[in-house]
Amino acid sequence: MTTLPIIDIAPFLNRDLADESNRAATSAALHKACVEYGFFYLRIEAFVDSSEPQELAQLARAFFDLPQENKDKLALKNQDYARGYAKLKENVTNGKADAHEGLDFYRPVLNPNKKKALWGENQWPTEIPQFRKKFEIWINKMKELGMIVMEAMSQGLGMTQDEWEELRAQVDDSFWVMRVIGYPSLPKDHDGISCGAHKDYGCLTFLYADPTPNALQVFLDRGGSEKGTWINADPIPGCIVCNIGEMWEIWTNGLYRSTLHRVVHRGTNYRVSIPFFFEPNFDALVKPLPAVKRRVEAEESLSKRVRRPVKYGEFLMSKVGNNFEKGDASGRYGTISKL
Ligand SMILES: O=C(O)CCC(=O)C(=O)O
Ligand SMILES: [Fe+2]
Repeated sequence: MTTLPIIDIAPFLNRDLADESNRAATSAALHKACVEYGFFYLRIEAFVDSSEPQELAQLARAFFDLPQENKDKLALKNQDYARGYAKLKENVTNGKADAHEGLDFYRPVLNPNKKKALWGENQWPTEIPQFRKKFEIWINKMKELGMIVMEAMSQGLGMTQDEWEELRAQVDDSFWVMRVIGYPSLPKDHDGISCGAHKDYGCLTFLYADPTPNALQVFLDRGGSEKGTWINADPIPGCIVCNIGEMWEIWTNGLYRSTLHRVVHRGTNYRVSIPFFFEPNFDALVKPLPAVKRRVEAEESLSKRVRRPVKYGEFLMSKVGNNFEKGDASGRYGTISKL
């Protein structure tokens, strides 16, 4: 049974010279995981105490436990159809309603304007004391972690310091997204797919999920003739699940894979997950990296296909802006069909 690799980020949390070889091992492991799976576990216990996301999951539960009318007060339509609360089945993936409810937050913008796609204001629940404060602490930590993992990945790709600085300037003001998702138990006749198969859009997804087993599944297709298999990515204490989004496919001309995943929740409990999407800056021009070109030229076996550059904000608008025009939340952030 294949399981995803576990990679410890601890060596990148300090500048200790003695940790140089551990840093190289972490970077090499990230590189391998991104080529082979596009998914891995990131051990972050040296960075955050596990009680922190556990507390966030409790706050999330307290929100989802509120009467429906209280939750509906934060409806997406109050803002830009991207920020706020989407009730059960409001989100659609692959033409099918997802069996989850969720609360989405985006990087705040200067001069918010709810008549403009993605440019509204976040809607925080006021009934749950501490909700905003604790989640804002988490957002700051995940942004910091994003920069740390990006630097580690740049080393795994053999980038020079100048090249890393150029990449860093594309992600140092991340247009991040955080989703707080609740998955109720499903009726007996439901196929169990609570969130349809999709790839994530952007750069890095950091997922904290409660301990519910057999829920998140990752599609493994090793380029063979057979159809591929779904494997479980059950939570591991001290780790988050990390996957790479489509921007990494562009930066690496497809050397790194953005992998399909889905949620199948057949349990009787109410599952909570909190994905944080660490994305490029809104204005970033994402294009194949010189370090990847070097690698592709040096290695006969690598694909020579070159990806078209995209402006991250335009790419995102082309996905989410569509929901805005339709005035609905179908196929929101992260779950547009890619099949
Ligand atoms: O809830 C999960 O485990 C995954 C959610 C997800 O893949 C997403 O929101 O993009
Ligand atoms: Fe996802």
